[in-house]
Amino acid sequence: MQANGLDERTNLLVEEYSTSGRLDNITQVMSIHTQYLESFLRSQFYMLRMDGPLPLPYRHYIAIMAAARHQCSYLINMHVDEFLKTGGIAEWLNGLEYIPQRLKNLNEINKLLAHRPWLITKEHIQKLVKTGENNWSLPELVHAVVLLAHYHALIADSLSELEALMERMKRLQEDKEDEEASQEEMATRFEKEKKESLLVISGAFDDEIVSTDVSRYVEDPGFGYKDFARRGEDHLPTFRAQDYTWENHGFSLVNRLYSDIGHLLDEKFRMVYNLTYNTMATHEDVDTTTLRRALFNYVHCMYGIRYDDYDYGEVNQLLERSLKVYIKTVTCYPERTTKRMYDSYWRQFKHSEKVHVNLLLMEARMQAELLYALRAITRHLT
Ligand SMILES: CC(C)C[C@H](N)C(=O)O
Repeated sequence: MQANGLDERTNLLVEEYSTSGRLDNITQVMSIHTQYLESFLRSQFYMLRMDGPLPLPYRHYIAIMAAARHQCSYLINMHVDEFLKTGGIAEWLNGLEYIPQRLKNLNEINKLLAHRPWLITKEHIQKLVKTGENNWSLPELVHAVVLLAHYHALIADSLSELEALMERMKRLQEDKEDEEASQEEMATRFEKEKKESLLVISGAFDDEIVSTDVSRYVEDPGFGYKDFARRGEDHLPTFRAQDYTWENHGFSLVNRLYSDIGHLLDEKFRMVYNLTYNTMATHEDVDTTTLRRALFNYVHCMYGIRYDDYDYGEVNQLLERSLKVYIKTVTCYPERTTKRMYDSYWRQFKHSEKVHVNLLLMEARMQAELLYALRAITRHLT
């Protein structure tokens, strides 16, 4: 690593350590990508520690509830600590039965957001904002939703084909100039990819044993990303991205209700989307746009989100099966991720490049959750 790259990294870590009093594993792993880490920490700091609609202990309790959905005891312990430090009531840590009704009311949206955000409707929003003394104001609700999405996405616990892959990327870039698929053909390709993504089976099955340290914060623990394949169903509704985009709709709504968070998230999404070192393992000066875009769009595809102008045939050509299994696991069932899965794809790539993949997956998922929640809030308002 270059000397000034190292300096920058050290400075950032020192700063984070002195403002939050710790350097968690996640920050350390992310520090390989300094620019990204900076924008990640900025938005996290804002939602956890700066002035905002929700009181500090609430924020940490919400982080706990989010982390518990994916059984991440690491994040839970961290926020239990912070919850107490910021003046939270210790009794709440006995579990969901001990918290105020108002906070309890978040269980439903936490669950849907985490596993099946496409089921969120304006009725869910209405229920939260219109329940008399236990109601949530819209700014509070947006703050809560942002925290939930942030912590759902963060929970990825673990830590050739190369030439062929690069060849396919090159071909795709060239082909694009001369071949234009029809609208119907493009739509079919998305549906095909979406349907197949439902059939990708992730790691273990759900008879995992969950400790009470975690389960006390979870309502309806059996609720997960819907395994369409196992139930012989294949219907995941399609969300047309151009009808409700982050740039044109989500961003301004979130910014209006919880000032500045829109900018911070927007910067983070852009940062990760555009992040590139123009490398592929040992090769330099490679344009990796198609590959990075395929990773991002594949996550949205698993959540039913479709971009009209994107050809999902590219996903099919660039992402091999073991990578798809990894993506699905990290995105939908992060608690099942294993080191073995992480090692099984892209064997020739550098560790930092695989961390890069994880950052893309994480931000794509966070954005997908937010799109569904914000669309429901917009519908509630109109
Ligand atoms: C995810 C990786 C393939 C990204 C690549 N190393 C780049 O710098 O663009």
